[in-house]
Amino acid sequence: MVTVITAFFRKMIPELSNPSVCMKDPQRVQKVLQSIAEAGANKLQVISDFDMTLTRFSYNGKRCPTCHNILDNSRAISSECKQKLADLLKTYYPIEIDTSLSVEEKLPLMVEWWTKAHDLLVEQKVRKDQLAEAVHESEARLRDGYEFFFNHLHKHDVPLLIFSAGIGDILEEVIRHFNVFLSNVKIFSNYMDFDESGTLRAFKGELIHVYNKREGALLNTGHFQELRTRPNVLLLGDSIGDLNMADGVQDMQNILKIGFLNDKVEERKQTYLDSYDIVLVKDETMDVPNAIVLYLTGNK
Ligand SMILES: Nc1ccn([C@@H]2O[C@H](COP(=O)(O)O)[C@@H](O)[C@H]2O)c(=O)n1
Repeated sequence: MVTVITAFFRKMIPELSNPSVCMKDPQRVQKVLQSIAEAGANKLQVISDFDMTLTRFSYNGKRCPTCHNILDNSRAISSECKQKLADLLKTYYPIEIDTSLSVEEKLPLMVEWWTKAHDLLVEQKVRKDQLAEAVHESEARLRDGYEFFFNHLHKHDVPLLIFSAGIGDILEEVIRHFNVFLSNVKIFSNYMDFDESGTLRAFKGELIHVYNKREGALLNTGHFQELRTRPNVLLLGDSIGDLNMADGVQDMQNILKIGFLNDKVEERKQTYLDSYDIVLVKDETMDVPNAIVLYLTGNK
């Protein structure tokens, strides 16, 4: 597919001509970008997935870990349990990204994966104080250019909701580690429940997996109510399930969806082009989202 780059993009957001960028409907992208920019930064909210969206998919040819993998591969987990968690990943990740299965078919299998993995983590009696060490010793990396993304949204008081099916406690450690857990950041995720001695005993609340983010969004109406004066949304994801992260937004006027296509590119490209406004193919950077947030905040 050849994306026709308009004069507007060339002048206003040259990064949209990067080789990683694909768009099915560049005219729509231009129209939405202009509407959001005209309304101003105080009408904008950003909703982003975490694993493989704000974090890198690979580095030096090696897969980077998700929140779950950071803990799975850490010293807090026995080698026997590590093997069981790796077997689960090997079984269920191909299902998560399989284009021949419908979301309805994947749903029970995703619940099964998350439930089995969380039960194993509870059995390991993980301690709260082991989480920071797990993150520090891991290969977790935010995408290149993350500093600008977080700091720029903070500078303009644009709320950033990180909506993750990962583990919230680990996610928080990662963004703290990279010094970007700023006051405009809010997180919806799976949080651990520790007993009084600091030992993991369960996971709190309703399970969030990749394909039930709509339910997660609708359970958090309070957050979206607080942001009701911000009807314009920039959404960042890497999965088809991430498209539902904005389902709780009230009186939405404009939404621009950016999708990172990291894996199984050829099989999934058409689905991503049909679902996301901008698709970034095997792009490990925040260059395009950064150029867009800069444009949306009046290049200030
Ligand atoms: N046991 C598990 C369960 C899930 N994953 C991966 O985590 C990702 C979910 O997090 P998001 O921030 O992207 O919502 C998901 O893509 C799974 O592949 C895992 O690694 N281990």
